[in-house]
Amino acid sequence: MLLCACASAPVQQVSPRLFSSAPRDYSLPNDSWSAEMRRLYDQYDQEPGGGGRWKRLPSYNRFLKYATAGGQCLSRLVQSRARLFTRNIKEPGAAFEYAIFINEEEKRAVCVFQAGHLLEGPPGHVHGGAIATIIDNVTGACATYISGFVLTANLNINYCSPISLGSVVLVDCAVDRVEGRKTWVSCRITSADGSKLHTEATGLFVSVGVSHLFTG
Ligand SMILES: CCCCCCCCCC(=O)SCCNC(=O)CCNC(=O)[C@H](O)C(C)(C)COP(=O)(O)OP(=O)(O)OC[C@H]1O[C@@H](n2cnc3c(N)ncnc32)[C@H](O)[C@@H]1OP(=O)(O)O
Repeated sequence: MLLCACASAPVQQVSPRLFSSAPRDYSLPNDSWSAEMRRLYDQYDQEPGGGGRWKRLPSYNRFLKYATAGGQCLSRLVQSRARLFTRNIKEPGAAFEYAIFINEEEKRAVCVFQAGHLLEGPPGHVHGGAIATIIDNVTGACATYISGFVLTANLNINYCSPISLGSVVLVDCAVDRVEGRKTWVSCRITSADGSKLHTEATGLFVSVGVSHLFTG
């Protein structure tokens, strides 16, 4: 970023983040990511900004980060202290590190997920509720992308093998069918190389109007 206080002052080169009010995009790589996490991310982020098959979803700490009403940010008007469950810990690598990629043509979403040490359930392994959370998030994003605003009506999960803390896994979802307001999504979590099945799930999402999101 180039800053120039007045015409006669020297132009100063500063860090882009120093004076930037742009919200942090949590889906971008950071130093906590392992080489495996970065490799998988790069694999799906083949053509950033281009016409590639996979499109990375930016991820902020509020779902309604940019939505406005009457010129005001909804994220400031509605429960201003609220934070998205998966993005409420600032320390990189401590909890949910993930990036979601959408393939609209195939109605699929994949998520590269590195589980941090704050997600412990059984010793050294990821809590089942944290696994359910990432599944809800990725299947929900997949359903939202295809069907618009939805809420999770039903989630069924089979935990097949534990996920080690710090490991990187792939969350692979697909929309199976859409009927009226209902969207069914299936999901598998595997090891990064696909050889080990950790979790299988199915979810039903029901389309709702925006007002239902606020009033329930
Ligand atoms: C891009 C980033 C995206 C990030 C994604 C984040 C994902 C996070 C998603 C969530 O965590 S959402 C929070 C958890 N979910 C909720 O709090 C939802 C609470 N439940 C509700 O608000 C309502 O029950 C619901 C909107 C799901 C449905 O109520 P409605 O009154 O709108 O619908 P209705 O009851 O008429 O049902 C519509 C259809 O769905 C069916 N249905 C509803 N709930 C069902 C259920 N639980 N099981 C099976 N079918 C169900 C229902 O039978 C019916 O089928 P038919 O059209 O064939 O008659």
